[in-house]
Amino acid sequence: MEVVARLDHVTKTYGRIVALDAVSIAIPQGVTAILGANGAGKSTAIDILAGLRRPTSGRVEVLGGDPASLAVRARLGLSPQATALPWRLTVAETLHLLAAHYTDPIAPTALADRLDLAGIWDRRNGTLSGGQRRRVVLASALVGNPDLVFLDEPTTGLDVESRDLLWAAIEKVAAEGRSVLLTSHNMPEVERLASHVVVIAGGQVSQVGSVDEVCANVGLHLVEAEVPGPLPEPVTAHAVRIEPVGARTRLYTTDPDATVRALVRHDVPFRAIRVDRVGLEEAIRTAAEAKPSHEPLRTA
Ligand SMILES: Nc1ncnc2c1ncn2[C@@H]1O[C@H](COP(=O)(O)OP(=O)(O)OP(=O)(O)O)[C@@H](O)[C@H]1O
Repeated sequence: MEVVARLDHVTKTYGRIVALDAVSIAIPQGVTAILGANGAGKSTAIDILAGLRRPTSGRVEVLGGDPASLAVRARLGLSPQATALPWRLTVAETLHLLAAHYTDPIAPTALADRLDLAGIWDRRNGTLSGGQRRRVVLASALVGNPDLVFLDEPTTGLDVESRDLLWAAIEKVAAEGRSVLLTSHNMPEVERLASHVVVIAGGQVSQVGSVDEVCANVGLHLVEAEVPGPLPEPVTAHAVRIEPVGARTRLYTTDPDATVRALVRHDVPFRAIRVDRVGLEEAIRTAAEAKPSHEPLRTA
């Protein structure tokens, strides 16, 4: 596994708040998502990896060097959560200005095609909608032809069309062999884009692995079907959670075979049954509930 970035026993404190507590992570080549509740420490981890903040203690290595060094920063692209684009510049001026800072930039016009910027090319940034601004921010992160791109909640608040356009652009970035490190609270987005996940809880790493590993590690399967009325006890015996979803019922079960067998044996007239691995959202929620010992954010 090629590692593109690494935190080694990194602690970051803001006054008495311990935002990251001796965190060690190796970010592999590809698309990795850093997940966790609000305030878990995701943006702090990204900022440190992007060279925007220094850790209080511990070691950071990105693309084989120090992310604060010019040599490494020239190979990074950054799309932070809150970005102040120069208000009075047009989209074209912004991208040409940024491109001029790099030795081997992507042509701004190529980014215009990829991110559907033609219609807003001569508009001032200050007049753009939220979705249009996001596209310009992503273009700004890519214009330097980076090897590693940081995307902090890239599609929060976007409509479906804008989100799909950004997803396609991010997939293209990954297909070109660039690595991407993103944060998101949207699990379908993470399942679509990321191959690896790092889950942070209370400033510490609680889970790490491929999306499939994290989903499998929780030891649960989903059995979903249309069933009439309450289910007999043998059907629910292996279920750790039962959720009605419209006309359907979801059983999160430790033994999907036994659950389906019980439906048949007890003559429950089910329709349109689906047996699947649990999704990332359920896997992370279940793992968090199984480990209530996750320390809340501590203060120094
Ligand atoms: N500049 C700062 N000064 C003081 N405290 C900070 C600062 N930045 C972050 N924190 C605190 O550090 C902790 C981690 O914050 P961080 O922004 O890294 O979390 P996050 O996981 O990115 O959250 P969110 O999902 O809400 O964006 C929080 O308790 C936050 O209040």
